[in-house]
Formats: sequence, structure tokens, C-alpha cells
Amino acid sequence: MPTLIKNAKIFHDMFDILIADGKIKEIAPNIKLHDGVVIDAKNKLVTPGLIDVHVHFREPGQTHKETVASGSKAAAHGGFTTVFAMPNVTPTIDTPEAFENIMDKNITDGIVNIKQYAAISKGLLDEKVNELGKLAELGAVGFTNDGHGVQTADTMLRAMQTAYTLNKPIIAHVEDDSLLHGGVLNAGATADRLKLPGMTGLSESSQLARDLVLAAKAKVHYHVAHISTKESVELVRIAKKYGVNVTAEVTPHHLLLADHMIENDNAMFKMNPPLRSEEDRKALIAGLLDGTIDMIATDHAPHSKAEKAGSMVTAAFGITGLETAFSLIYTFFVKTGIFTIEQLIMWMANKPAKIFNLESGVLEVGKPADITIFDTDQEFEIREENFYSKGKNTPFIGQQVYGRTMLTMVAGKVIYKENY
Ligand SMILES: NC(=O)N[C@@H](CC(=O)O)C(=O)O
Ligand SMILES: [Zn+2]
Ligand SMILES: [Zn+2]
Repeated sequence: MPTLIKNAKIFHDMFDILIADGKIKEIAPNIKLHDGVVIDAKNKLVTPGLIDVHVHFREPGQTHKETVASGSKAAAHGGFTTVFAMPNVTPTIDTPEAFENIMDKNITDGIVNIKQYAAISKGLLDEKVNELGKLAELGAVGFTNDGHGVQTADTMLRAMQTAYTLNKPIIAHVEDDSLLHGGVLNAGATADRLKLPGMTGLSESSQLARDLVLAAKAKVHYHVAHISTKESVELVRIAKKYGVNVTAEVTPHHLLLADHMIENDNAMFKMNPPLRSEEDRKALIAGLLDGTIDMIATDHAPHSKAEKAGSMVTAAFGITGLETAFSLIYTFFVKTGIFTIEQLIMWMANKPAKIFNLESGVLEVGKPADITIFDTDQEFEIREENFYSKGKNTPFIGQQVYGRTMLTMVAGKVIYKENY
């Protein structure tokens, strides 16, 4: 049966959207429907479903932190219709068997589209490259050791060369372990004030410089995960000019927060990469605005209460993001006039789709009916009791924001709704 979304505000103009067979059939003012379901968008903002190329759903092996079911519900609640899941679970997604099992789980338990990455090397730490060809055949959308940097150039180069022949991207968590020195937040005045061990941004940028040289040689699509320093932004800027097939993502927390905002030893501010300096944060914003950084990705990293309790020294790295990303970016960047709503949708839907070869990510006739309705007028508070994620670990709890998800639809089917 067809569905008609009436009174949809698409950016600044009003349309109706006709949906049938899971696809968008027509976008025009005043469409008439004789038989079918009508959803009144009530002049609220209607966007393509958001796409997040970096989430951690923790299955198998860490289901106390998150499951495919809870994580995908969190995605739908945040207005996301497609997510890309990381392979740093237990055991790591590094064999064809592990890959097939998680693909089955994603399909059975996921309520949004879930794309799956596979690991570059066994256990994420080994220097022997996995059977990438077989993993690609089974549906791996890219290869990554996210959670760890690939420490040797030879391993990274071989992974890149194979990924290139398979036409798959390498997603790089760039981190040189020799420069970490047990750091739990950015090295600098804040780490000194809090008397906590700091880690330098050179750990990221020095390995990124190496990788960009290797990627130029291998010609692979090389995607930088959670870019966080001004040196890294400048390296990507230069590499793009030089013709390297490089793309980059930045998280909402690195766009919004800097290390000087950490008042005390609070594990909600512990993530990898850490919050950097205000200068770095400004460089990330500038990098997005000039096209050096291609998209926003949450790095949704749920952990249990116990794992985030206590000092930054012992707590787990990572914060959740799926249920706060849109409202935070909307409130602090769009409402304030730093970004336009068109740019937000470009970075959270259009470009992730284009760069990772998805059909979705735009509201156009013939495309999948992956659609979200947001209320951008009413302020609300981010509360942990409203999270579908098992992870409540975010420093944004208690924050007043705009941009509540009213309805999320995947392939024409409503998977989340509030007051509809
Ligand atoms: N970002 C984090 O701080 N943690 C991630 C790993 C990662 O993204 O590197 C996690 O898996 O918890
Ligand atoms: Zn990472
Ligand atoms: Zn991650």
C-alpha cells in the first residue's frame, strides 16, 4: 500500500512525498492519494535518513555495552537509517565465519540498514593481513582496525594494495602507539592542570602522513576516521590537492568540545582520539567548511556504567553519539548560523552515501524511502532515560537542544515515531 507524507518541509519549501514499494515515487506539492497511509509531517523538517559510517554495536561478545538490536534502535531514534558497524568486537570480525555470523545478526536484529566493516588484521593487532578478498565477497564494505592504529607500514601498504584490487576502502584509525605514553586525554595545559597523563596529537598526524604517502602509491580509497588535529586536517588538504583518493570524517564531539572544557577528572570526556585544543577544533570546522573533511560520523562507542565510572585513567575510551548527533549539530551549528541545514544534510547523508556508494542519502524520485522527520522548533533536554542505546556514556546529558526526531522510515516502513 502506498504512503503519502503530507506537508513536508524539505529545507525551506513545502512538498508532499509519495512512497510505494519502498521507494520515493513522487515529490511535489499537493499530491492526492486515494488509497493508502497518510503521514502528516505538520510542516516539520523532512530529510533523507541520516547515514553514519562509524558505529560500534558490540556484537558478538560485548552485549552488556550494546547489541545490534539496541544500537539500531538508537540509530532510528537519532534519525539514522544506515550505519556502518566496526569490527572491533569479541572475537574480532576477521574471518569469513565471523563475518557471516555478524551479517546474519545485522539482518535479523537490525531495524536500520547495517553495513559491516571487516578487520584488516587478525585481532586488530597482528601484522598479518586477513583474507580481504573472501571478506569482500561476503559483503564487507571496507577494512579497518578501528580501535588501534596499524603500526607497521608494510602491513598497511599490503592491506591498501589488496583493498584497491577489491575496490573497497581502508578506514584508518591513525594512532602511533610509540607516541601515546599511557595518555588518557590530550597532552597540554588541561592534562597538566588535572595531573593526568596526556597523549600528543602527533600520534595521529605522524601515522596519517605515512598512510597518505602509502595511499598515493596504492591508489586505494583511504578514509580517515575521527580526524582530530589541525595537522591532520592540513595533511588531508595537501593530499587532496596532490590527487590522493582520501576522504575524512569528524565527530560531533570534536566539533563541539575542546580539552580546556574538561573541568575535572571525568570519564565522560574520555575518548579516542581525545578532545584536542581549541585551535584544533577550529581547524576541524574550517576543514569541513572548505571540503577537506567530507562528513560527520558519530563514532558511537557505548560502554557500561561500570566501565565509565571512576578516573579517566582506568575508564574505557569512547562516548555514544547516535542519539545526540543531529540535535547537537543542528542546535550549535545550524541555529547559530555557522552551518546551513543544507550543509548538515550534505555531511550527514548526501556525502556519506556518495562516498560509500549507497543509493540512499537524498530525497529523490526512484531512491529508497529512507526518510526522517525532525522537529526543529521545540527545545528539549538530552536525557539518558530517553536513550535506546545501552550506553549512557555521553557528556551531553542534561544539554538543552533542538531537533528532536519525530519519525524515522526505512524503505517506506516506519521504524521509529514519536507522537505520530
Ligand atoms: N572511540 C573510542 O574512544 N572508542 C572506540 C574505538 C575507536 O573508535 O577507536 C570503541 O570501540 O570504544
Ligand atoms: Zn577509532
Ligand atoms: Zn570507532
